[in-house]
Amino acid sequence: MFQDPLDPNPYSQEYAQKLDEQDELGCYREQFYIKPDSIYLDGNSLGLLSKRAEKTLLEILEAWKTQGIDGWTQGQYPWFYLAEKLAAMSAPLVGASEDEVIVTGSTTTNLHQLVATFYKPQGNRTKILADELNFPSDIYALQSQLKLHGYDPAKYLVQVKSRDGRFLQEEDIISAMTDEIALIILPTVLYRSGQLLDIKRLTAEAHARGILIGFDGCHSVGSIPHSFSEWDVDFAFWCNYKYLNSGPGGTGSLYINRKHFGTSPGLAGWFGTRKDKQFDMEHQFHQAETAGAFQIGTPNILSMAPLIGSLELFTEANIEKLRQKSLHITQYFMDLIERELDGMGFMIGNPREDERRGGHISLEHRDAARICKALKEEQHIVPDFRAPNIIRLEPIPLYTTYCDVWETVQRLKTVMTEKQYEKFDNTRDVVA
Ligand SMILES: Cc1ncc(COP(=O)(O)O)c(C=O)c1O
Ligand SMILES: Nc1c(O)cccc1C(=O)C[C@H](N)C(=O)O
Repeated sequence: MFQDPLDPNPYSQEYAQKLDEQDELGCYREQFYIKPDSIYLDGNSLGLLSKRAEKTLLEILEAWKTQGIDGWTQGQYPWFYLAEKLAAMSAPLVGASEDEVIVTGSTTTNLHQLVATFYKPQGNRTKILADELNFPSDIYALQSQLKLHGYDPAKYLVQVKSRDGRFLQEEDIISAMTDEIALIILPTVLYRSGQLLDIKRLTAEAHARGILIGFDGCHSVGSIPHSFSEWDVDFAFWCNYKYLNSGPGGTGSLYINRKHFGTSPGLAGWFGTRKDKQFDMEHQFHQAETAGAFQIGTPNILSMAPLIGSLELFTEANIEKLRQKSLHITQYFMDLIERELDGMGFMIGNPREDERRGGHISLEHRDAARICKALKEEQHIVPDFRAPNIIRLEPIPLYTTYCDVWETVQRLKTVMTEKQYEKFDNTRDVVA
């Protein structure tokens, strides 16, 4: 716990208030719609709506209302260039130049596009390397891509094992980079345990063995600064509806290292062509010379509109500062949990070192599912549950206060001491 020499009790509510007073990002909270009397700790599954995101969505609706088809080229945000405009705004979050990013598709469809593009089995190099802890959608996508090539996923998808069910060891991943591997897909941050992988090291090791490597950045983009270009990552893909608060099902994004510009997209479509050629309507594909080449069809403009306002907030707040607060407030959270919930069966299942953890706390408990239900129903706190035993708690630097965190730990203590969780089944809800 960070000690303030003037305050002997860093576990007090007054101390939390003091931290809030000193928080230079505190001004952003009023930008968000937060249900009164509730504490929202699920921004790593669905980020909350901001007034800025609402405004840009309404502006785009207005353009549709008043301009019809001309909205593609006129108005404040001409739709024809919106994917590129949003890419330019997102590029600093991933450490890329603006032409290396494009806002398009969804996480899973972008992964399909990238594997269709970069998985080129040749000779002995036929396998894809992933891990056994990644989000299921990624694994389904990889399995189906292998099947499209006529390969049995049981043999050709190599999934690095976790030694403890929580974390991956970089050494184990590196040992699995054999001369049979054609492509590697890994998460930046693991969705359950919140482990942040060493992206730079893994990329260098993959390249030293002649293997291409791409990352799923769903649980890090908007939470952690990245240097994809400097680290020489080949490609990456992520969603914008978690940390980036673009709304349910909001359009995803992808990054293509500029050394791959000109590689033919595995799945081509007319929005992947050069903008000046697109409406020539030729049957010859004039590929865009940017990451834009990996778009397929018409962008879903209404699902991109909130991201304009949302990214403005990130530009103003600065991702380095957001990460600093995230590390600080999660450390504070862990310290309070250890002190206040000692002996109640909890175990912190995320890495402790700053350089190895993402933005969420992964709190394990054998009654996790019903503790989550009690937190929500009895205490108006929104966490999420991930099977078999994880309570994910995510303080979002733009809108979570230190007092929220302090209050959460107190209410969690009440759930346990008053056995409120016993009113519920220890099974997950439909959308957990
Ligand atoms: C790590 C990760 N990969 C993939 C997905 C799937 O994303 P989508 O449903 O937007 O394709 C998610 C979230 O749902 C995720 O957290
Ligand atoms: N994509 C989601 C959805 O469509 C419904 C509910 C939650 C989600 C999520 O994004 C879950 C998230 N990927 C996770 O880390 O578990």
